Amino acid sequence: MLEISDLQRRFDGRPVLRSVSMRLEPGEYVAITGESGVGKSTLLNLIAGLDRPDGGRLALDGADYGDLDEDSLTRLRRDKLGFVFQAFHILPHLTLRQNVVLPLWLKGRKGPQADREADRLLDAVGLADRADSWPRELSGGEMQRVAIARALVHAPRLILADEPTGNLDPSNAAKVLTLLAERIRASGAMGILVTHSPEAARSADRVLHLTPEGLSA
Ligand SMILES: Nc1ncnc2c1ncn2[C@@H]1O[C@H](COP(=O)(O)OP(=O)(O)OP(=O)(O)O)[C@@H](O)[C@H]1O
Repeated sequence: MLEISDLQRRFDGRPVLRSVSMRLEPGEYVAITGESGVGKSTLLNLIAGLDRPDGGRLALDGADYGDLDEDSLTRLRRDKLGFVFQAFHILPHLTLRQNVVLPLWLKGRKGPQADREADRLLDAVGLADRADSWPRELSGGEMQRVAIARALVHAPRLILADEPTGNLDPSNAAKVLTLLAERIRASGAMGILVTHSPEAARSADRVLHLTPEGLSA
C-alpha cells in the first residue's frame, strides 16, 4: 500500500505542494491530472524518492521514506518501483532483451532465468520475435512497449508513468495504455499515471485532480 499524507514541497520559499494526501491499495491504478505547473512531476519525484518533501509522510508497504537514508531509498527505487517516462532511456547499444533484463541485472540476477523473464515480458508486449533487435530498428510505439516491459520485469510494487503516450499516435497510445493497466491489475501492483490527456486518464481505475489545494476526485 502507498500512503501519502499532508505532503508538502516548497521551492525557494514558494509552496508548490501545500497538502497532498492519497492512499493506493494493491491492484489499484490511479491517474493524476492537473494544470501545467501545478506540481504533478514534483509529486511523482517525491513518490519516486528522487526528492525529499518539506513536510508530511510517504510510506510504501509500511516503509516510511523519512526513515530511509539515500542508500535505502536507492534500493527501494531499484527493487520496488518501475518507471515509464516519456524519455524512456532505452539504451541504444543493448538489444531489446538486454534493455528489458537490466532491472534484474541491477538486482544481481543475471543468467538464463533472468533472460527468460525478459522474454516473457517482451512476449506480453507483443515483441517476442524482436528480442535480439536493436532499439534503432523500432518505431516509437514499439520503443514505448519495450519501456513498459522493462518497467515491469522485476515485478515492482509501484509503477510510475509520466505521460507515457506523449508522442504516440492514437492507436499505439491506446495499446500502450491498455497494456499498462492490464499488467498492473494482473500483477496486483499499484500504478500512478500522470497525464494531461483525459482519454489516457480514463484507462485508470480512478482519476484524481491536483490543484493548489491538493488532490481530489
Ligand atoms: N527543482 C526545482 N526548483 C525550483 N522550482 C521548481 C523545481 N521543480 C519544479 N519547480 C517548480 O514547481 C512548479 C511545479 O512544477 P512541476 O514540474 O511539478 O509541474 P507539472 O504539474 O508537472 O507541470 P507540467 O504539466 O507542465 O509538466 C513549477 O512552477 C516549477 O517551476
